[in-house]
Amino acid sequence: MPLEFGAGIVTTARELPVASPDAPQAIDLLVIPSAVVPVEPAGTVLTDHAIAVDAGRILAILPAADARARYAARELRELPHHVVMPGLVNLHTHAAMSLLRGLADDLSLMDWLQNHIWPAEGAHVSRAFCLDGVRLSAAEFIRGGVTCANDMYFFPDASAESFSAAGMRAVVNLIIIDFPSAWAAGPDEYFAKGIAVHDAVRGDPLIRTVFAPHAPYTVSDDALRKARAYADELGIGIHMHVHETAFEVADAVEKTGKRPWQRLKDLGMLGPDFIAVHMTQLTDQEIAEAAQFGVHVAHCPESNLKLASGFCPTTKLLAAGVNLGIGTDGAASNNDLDLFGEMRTAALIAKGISGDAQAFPAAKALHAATLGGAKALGMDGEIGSLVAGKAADFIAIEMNAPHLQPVYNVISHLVYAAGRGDVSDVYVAGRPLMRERRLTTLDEEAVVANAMQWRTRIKPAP
Ligand SMILES: CSC[C@H]1O[C@@H](n2cnc3c(O)ncnc32)[C@H](O)[C@@H]1O
Ligand SMILES: [Zn+2]
Repeated sequence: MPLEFGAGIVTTARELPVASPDAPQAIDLLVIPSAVVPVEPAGTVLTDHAIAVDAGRILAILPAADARARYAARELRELPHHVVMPGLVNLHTHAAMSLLRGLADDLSLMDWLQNHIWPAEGAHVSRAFCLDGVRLSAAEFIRGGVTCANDMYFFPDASAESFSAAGMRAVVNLIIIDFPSAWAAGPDEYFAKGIAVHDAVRGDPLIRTVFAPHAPYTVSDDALRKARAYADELGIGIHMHVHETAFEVADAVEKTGKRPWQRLKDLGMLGPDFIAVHMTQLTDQEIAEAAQFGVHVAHCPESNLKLASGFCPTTKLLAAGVNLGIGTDGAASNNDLDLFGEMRTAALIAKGISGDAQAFPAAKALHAATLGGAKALGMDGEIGSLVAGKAADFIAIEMNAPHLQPVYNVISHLVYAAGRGDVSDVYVAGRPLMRERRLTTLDEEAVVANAMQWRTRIKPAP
């Protein structure tokens, strides 16, 4: 029996291009769910609608009866118990770090990084580590409805390879950091190898690049200026941890007399291609400047909570007009890659901090986890919402579980009641990566067995 959607749901029949009614048009895929949440226009829930997909793109979203008459689909997916929505965009992660999950917990950022994570990375990070770690994370992402990840880590070539093998969309980061690693010996090599990765993935429909100077406290002025210059030359963005903790800001003020934000501003780093991650320490003036520069903020509430880093002032940022996306950060600080959980935490924590139950409402959280992330990556013309012409990156959420019934408001359920375990199907560019909860591109058993082997090599610090 199809799902019953009660009152309070916005149902909008939309005028979208459809094929001639005379001759059924052959297409790749027709998906007929119980409801479609396209994310734009905001608040829309379409019942009795179908999504027509051809050549990896959304051809049309139209009333189901019309779709059945107009299209001859090579595959028909009837999903009478499901809501279909855009795939989630994880705006900030370190995918390979899933191999370090649980290595060091209950520590502040600098203790965690300097005494546990950086030593472990120094000893173990290699191309093989990154290939295996990203494959493990890709399996977790796909199971959790994430179709696109913005991934900051060493060996971006390996990251691109593993995301591609999984069929996911990814923005691999050309990392810049002042210390040597297995990936590069120093700034010149970080730039040279990063640009080589950019050249190698150019033309790949699913893989893009951004520059990623790690953080203000690990990247020199000279390297920051170069990152800005190369980003402009290559036409790609910049993604950076900024104002993650009060210590970061105080330490910079003590050493340089400037807050990191001011330094980034003075160096000409800020602009509409800049994604600032964390941003827990912001004055009202910095919030206004973030809006003026068109900077995007990657909000990582659970990593911020676990490392006790502080609270990103999302309510003020949204009110100022700053575009927000949501990230999990790495599994070594979160400790999962669950963007459904993160979306819920983002909505709840904003209310708790502001004392305003209307802060960060469900529709805004859903927007941040989809279209907001896509916009930050400069990909909102391609992904982030279900609109004719965009790529067919969508997920199906099974709604007939006890914790999801009855349904008064679909968007409320997606944010406050559903979880990643409710994701049943995941498509990227019209290709199924998970069908009825079975991964189609990854051998999950092999991926997990491989991850277990890393545990035998990596020893937590005493
Ligand atoms: C040079 S690749 C990325 C680099 O970032 C480290 N990292 C992971 N999580 C965080 C975080 O929350 N703040 C700062 N740095 C972080 C990771 O271990 C890699 O070394
Ligand atoms: Zn991070």
